[in-house]
Amino acid sequence: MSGKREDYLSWDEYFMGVAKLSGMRSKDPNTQVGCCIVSQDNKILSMGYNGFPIGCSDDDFPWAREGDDSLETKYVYSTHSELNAILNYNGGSLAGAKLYVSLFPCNECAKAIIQAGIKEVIFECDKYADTASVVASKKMMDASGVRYHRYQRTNREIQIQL
Ligand SMILES: O=c1ccn([C@H]2C[C@H](O)[C@@H](COP(=O)(O)O)O2)c(=O)[nH]1
Ligand SMILES: [Zn+2]
Repeated sequence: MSGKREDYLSWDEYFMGVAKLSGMRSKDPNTQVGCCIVSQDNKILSMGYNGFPIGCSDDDFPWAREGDDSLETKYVYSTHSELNAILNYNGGSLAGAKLYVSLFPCNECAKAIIQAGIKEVIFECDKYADTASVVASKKMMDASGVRYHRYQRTNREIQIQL
């Protein structure tokens, strides 16, 4: 055996894999979202997943999607994976970074992405593409010069024993 391994993960597989692994920490019963922010020279800067803010118990706050009162739903409490990843970074500037995420960012995350100076978004799923939130998100990213494209699945399966 003299040459290098050939079946190593590509950069995109690696970073989307890390984003999805991070999403597995989410307690959301319906949609788990994971995010991984990467520098231009392919160094992981931060990660995040969707969940409630510190001090807001996963067991006490609601995970429901619907309720008579919006206060009974998760939407008013959950912090999105992208915002968590941006807030988790304490190394200075994210200007020029790339963001891998398992779900297309909503309009609120798009605002944070743009303001943080992130320049590229690589997403996997776009299941809310028809919502005003995602349409607005794309409008803002287009206007601000944030590029976005879908992750090209390789269908590689990885197994990790934990
Ligand atoms: O940009 C986004 C958009 C949504 N999320 C999170 C917020 C929620 O926890 C789920 C969506 O739940 P549904 O039951 O599919 O409505 O996704 C996010 O992290 N980032
Ligand atoms: Zn969001």
